[in-house]
Amino acid sequence: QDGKNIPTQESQEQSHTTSVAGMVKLLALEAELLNNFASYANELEKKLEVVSSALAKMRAVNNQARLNTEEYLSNPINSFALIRRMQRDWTFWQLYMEQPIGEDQVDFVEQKRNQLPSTTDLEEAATAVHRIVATYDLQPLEMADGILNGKRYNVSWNALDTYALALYEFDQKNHNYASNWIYHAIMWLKQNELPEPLGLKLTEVQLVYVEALLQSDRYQDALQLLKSVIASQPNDARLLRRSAEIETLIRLNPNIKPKPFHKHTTSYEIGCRGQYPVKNKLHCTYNTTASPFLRLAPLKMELVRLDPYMVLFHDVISPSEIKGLQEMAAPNLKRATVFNVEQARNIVVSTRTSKVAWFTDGFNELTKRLNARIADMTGFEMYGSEMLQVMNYGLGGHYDKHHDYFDVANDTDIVRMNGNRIATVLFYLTDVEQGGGTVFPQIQEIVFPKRGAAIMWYNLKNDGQGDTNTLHAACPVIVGSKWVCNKWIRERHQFRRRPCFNQ
Ligand SMILES: O=C(O)CCC(=O)C(=O)O
Ligand SMILES: [Fe+2]
Repeated sequence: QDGKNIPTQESQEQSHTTSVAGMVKLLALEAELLNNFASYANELEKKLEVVSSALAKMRAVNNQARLNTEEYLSNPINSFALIRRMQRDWTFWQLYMEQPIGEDQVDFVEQKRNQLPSTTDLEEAATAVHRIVATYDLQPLEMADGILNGKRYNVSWNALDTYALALYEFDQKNHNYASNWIYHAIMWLKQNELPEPLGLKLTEVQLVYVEALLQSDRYQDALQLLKSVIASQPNDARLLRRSAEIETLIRLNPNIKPKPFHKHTTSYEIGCRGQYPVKNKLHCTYNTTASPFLRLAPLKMELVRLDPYMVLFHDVISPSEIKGLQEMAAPNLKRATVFNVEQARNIVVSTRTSKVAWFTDGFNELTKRLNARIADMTGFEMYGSEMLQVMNYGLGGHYDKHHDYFDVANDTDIVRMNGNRIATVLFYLTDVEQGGGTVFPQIQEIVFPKRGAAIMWYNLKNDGQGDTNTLHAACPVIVGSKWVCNKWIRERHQFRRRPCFNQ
């Protein structure tokens, strides 16, 4: 369950993957590194220019001399010059050749190293890609070519990208996914070239493929591939031994079939894919009753369902308010955490990948205005509720299935303070091009982000117990920068407004 805003060591980490807004600075850093690389190229060019022009002159003299050596050397002007330059000049050229090039530029890269994504970042990014592929059942080969859920984008991955994904999946023992990514890497390497220091050996990739195939019990495919590698290096004893081992495996398991690859599709996944059965709309209305203000400015309100009570508001936050929230939040985004009951603190978890900034009710005119609006929308008292949260999701950003209410048995301290989370209000600050829905798998409801809309639902039943049907999740974002703003409303101070709620 989610907790209060207690910053922890882990939440301070950069975690590049987990918010699109947070990744913006990586592009700025990349531009700096490229400028530095250009200076490096410039240094190399300067030296190349010195060497090439000297070389041309020296070669001309030598070529001329060798046309008629005797004649050349019989002239003292020539013979002295030859002795002198060979005694002296090559010492200077040697020293010049030894001089390192672009040391400042090398230092610059070294200096920036701690701002570059870490191995943890890369692992998080690979985890996020896996999440997208698995949740939406995408084809790895299509994805590598920039086809996401049937829509073509004009971008693609190279062999280094898909091989990195393959190694991640291999380590996770997802050998089927690993095989798919490796297959792409091999095809790419056969048609394209990588710059020298990034070189990836085709045979290395093929040998990992052999192992991934074996792990999926595709012995014959593995053997066939290994034999083709051996054909290109017939004297490699290691490969010959491996091929003998695989032949033995085949002899010992003659009837083995490739491990079938089927995954049970969950209600969560069906929801995220937008495949719940279509429901009739209950009704749309203008809310003019929750507060006196609404008689003047009614809210466009759509009843999603009655139990648990859930309503969708349209155009409830304006573009300029959205811009205001994003500008306030962007410099303060920190990795979102989840309250851990055993450790009694907030921790970073892979089940919630986004960045968040929190704002007190009175932080500025905008937060005051939005809190007043939430009170109008819901009829609830804001006093004693949690701060506004502005969240931005990153690569494959999601929030796994959870309830917003606290499990009273475990979290008595938290609940005692201001009561449990009676309701949640979630504003959508952006449209999301693909993915990123808010899904309620128990009751088969999905709400896709719509800029300016907000969803509100009650987390508690009339008796104050948590309503398990409010289980929900933020589906992984496929394409888009998903921004939301949410408010968790607490129960304690509602007695005046909702006198009969706790029966
Ligand atoms: O972003 C979403 O769609 C849901 C977020 C959520 O459930 C939460 O922050 O508690
Ligand atoms: Fe939630």
